[in-house]
Amino acid sequence: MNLSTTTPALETRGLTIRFGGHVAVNDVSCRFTPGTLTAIVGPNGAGKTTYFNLVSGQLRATAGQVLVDGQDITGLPPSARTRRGLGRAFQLTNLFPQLTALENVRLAVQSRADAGWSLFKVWNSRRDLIEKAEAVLERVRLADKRHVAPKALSHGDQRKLEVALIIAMEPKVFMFDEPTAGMSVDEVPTVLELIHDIKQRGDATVLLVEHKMDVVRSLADRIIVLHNGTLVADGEPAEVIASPVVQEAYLGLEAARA
Ligand SMILES: Nc1ncnc2c1ncn2[C@@H]1O[C@H](COP(=O)(O)OP(=O)(O)OP(=O)(O)O)[C@@H](O)[C@H]1O
Repeated sequence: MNLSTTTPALETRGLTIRFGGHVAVNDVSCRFTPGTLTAIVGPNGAGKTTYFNLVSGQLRATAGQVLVDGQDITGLPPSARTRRGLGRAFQLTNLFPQLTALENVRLAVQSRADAGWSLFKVWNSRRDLIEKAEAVLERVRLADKRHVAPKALSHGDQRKLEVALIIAMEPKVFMFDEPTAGMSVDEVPTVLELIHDIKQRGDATVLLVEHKMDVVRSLADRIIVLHNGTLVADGEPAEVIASPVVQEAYLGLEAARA
């Protein structure tokens, strides 16, 4: 397949943001193709989360563009970007704490239905919405917790619920920022399997910010490396991990910390 002729699901061109004199993301141009899971790595403060915030619209770029399916969405607010197919894993603060896990997922399913084919109101019957939400909870292995409020869930189950919400919204581009952060060792595999499953089904484009190199190795088709806001490496995992710039900029620091 000639990737250069495939319209990327997501592209950034010269994406830049300055905070005062500090350039947190510096001229990052990158294309993300459907069916590919790209890990974004780099040391603390490299600009990974800021890059995500620029893509999802939480931050406005100082310069550069964000394109979804070839269309410029740089001027759009986060909600409009979501409707164009950008899905960023929710943080718990985005959930309705007084509602159950099932009701939260149902709202996510409904938002997708409302944004989708207005001619087909099939999902707008309450039963259909609930059935779909239940299927999503089943998929993330939270079916038995469907009547529990998010704040009463364990930390690991809360992260699974975040994955359920993004699955329910059926985005073209899935964005995960350290999805296993703070999880216990035995909870990590479930979330990794879920992300692997998202990648295997259909032609989702997945972006994953992740510090743990074993997670990156097991999931990524491609790694890009940010360092001081600049994209310094981009390629197949084995090649990128072995490159001197990564050994020095990232893995070297990890080794030094260990
Ligand atoms: N709103 C802001 N105002 C000022 N500086 C900011 C702001 N957001 C981020 N920065 C700075 O931008 C740089 C990049 O931060 P960012 O959080 O994107 O790094 P990161 O690669 O995600 O780091 P980590 O791995 O620690 O999460 C840091 O120097 C940070 O202090």
